[in-house]
Order: sequence, then structure tokens, then C-alpha cells
Amino acid sequence: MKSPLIVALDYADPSAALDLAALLDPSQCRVKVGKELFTAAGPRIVEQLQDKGFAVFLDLKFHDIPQTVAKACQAAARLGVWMLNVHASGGKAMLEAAREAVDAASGHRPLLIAVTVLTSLDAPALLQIGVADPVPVQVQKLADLSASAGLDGLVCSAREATQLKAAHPDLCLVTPGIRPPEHAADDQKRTMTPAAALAAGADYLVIGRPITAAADPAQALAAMLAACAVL
Ligand SMILES: O=C(O)c1cc(=O)[nH]c(=O)n1[C@@H]1O[C@H](COP(=O)(O)O)[C@@H](O)[C@H]1O
Repeated sequence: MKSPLIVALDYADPSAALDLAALLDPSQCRVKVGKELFTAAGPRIVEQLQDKGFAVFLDLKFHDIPQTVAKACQAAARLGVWMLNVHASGGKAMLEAAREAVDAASGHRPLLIAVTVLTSLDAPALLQIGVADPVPVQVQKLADLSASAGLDGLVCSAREATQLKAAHPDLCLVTPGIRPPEHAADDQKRTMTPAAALAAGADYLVIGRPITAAADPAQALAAMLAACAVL
């Protein structure tokens, strides 16, 4: 599929997620199931979305001891998802354990990507958790660690896409914090417009509220696709 869009189905109610999915075309976007929806609805919602033809990014951001993350990745791979993620800050042993677990999964092999620095964090927020490096430096360190563990891609803000594409051209870059010019940043700190994110080197754009909270989500998606010039 040519479309770079991944719609974040951030709902507490599975029927709300399915209602939104019914307005979307699986040939025009992928969907993301995150912590809120998965905790409320469980693996069944992943199966339901896949049955409707959607490629699913299971965004549970695993971050735990290597054994626990490996087992969680195995379970996610068994669900048949297109992509799953872990936190790069879980460390190299955890990333390698995740890599081995996904490689060992029988049959379907999802893309395994690592979250670098959340798009809701800025330099003062990093300092509060003991990271004095500027955001792009910390992102680069976690990207390099993820690459050395053999991951398939990175979650980063589009603001770091150009530097990461240059350093790791083989890794796919998944960028949340995408905001059309007229849309509020909400709790996101490192944002970019869809077109600017693609121009910077992002491969996939994760978009939630600009579509899910729109009065007409299908129209909002169409506008987003047009902004990315992929229609
Ligand atoms: O891994 C993610 O998808 C993710 C990483 C990150 O750094 N920032 C981030 O916002 N996300 C997710 O991307 C989505 C962004 O949603 P909106 O801010 O509503 O567009 C949410 O579902 C977040 O959980």
C-alpha cells in the first residue's frame, strides 16, 4: 500500500473503534491499536480489524526485562499484526530479546520497531528524567542502539527524521505528533505537518485526534492523504 497513514484508534470502547474503522478504507490507511483500546478490548479487537482488511500496528510499547518483553513480542506476533513496538530505553539486551522472539515466531513476522524519545517530551521533560542531552542527541543514541540490535525501524518525531534517515537509511521511520497546520498540538511537544514529515524522511505518519476527533473523520483522512499527495 502506498499510503503512509496509520490512524491511531485511541478509544476505550471497541465499538467506537469499529465505528471509526468502518469509515476508513483499508487500502488508504493502516490502523494502530494502542494501550487504551487493547486494555479495554483485548486481542479480539485486533482480530476484528484484521478481518476487515486492516494492517494493524500493535502499539503496546513493551518495556520490561528481556524475558518478559520477548514473551510479549511472541504473543503479539501470534496475533498476526503488521507491526509492533518496544521502548528502546529498555536497553540492548531487551531489544535483542525482542528481535530473537519475533524472528522465532512461526509463520508471520511483524515489523519490530523501537520508540526513541516520545513525541510528548521536550528538553525540560528529558531533564526531569535525568537526561541532559538535547533531544536529537538522545534520539540518535537510542536509534543507534536499536539499529545495533537489528530492529526494523524507529518511532521518533518527524523533527528527527532527516538525521535518522541519513544515519540509518534501512530503518523505517514511524512518526507520531503529526498535526495539520490548523490543529492544536494537544499533549504533543515535537510536532510536524503531514507534508513536512514526509519531506523530512518519515515513512509512516501516525495520526490520532486530527482524524478521530474530527467532525467528519473520513473527510479528515481524505484531506490528510491529499496533503501527503498520495491519492
Ligand atoms: O508509538 C506511538 O505510536 C507513539 C509514540 C510517540 O512517541 N508519540 C505518540 O504520540 N505515539 C502514539 O501516537 C498517537 C498520537 O495520537 P495523536 O496525538 O492523537 O495524533 C497516540 O496513539 C500515541 O500513543
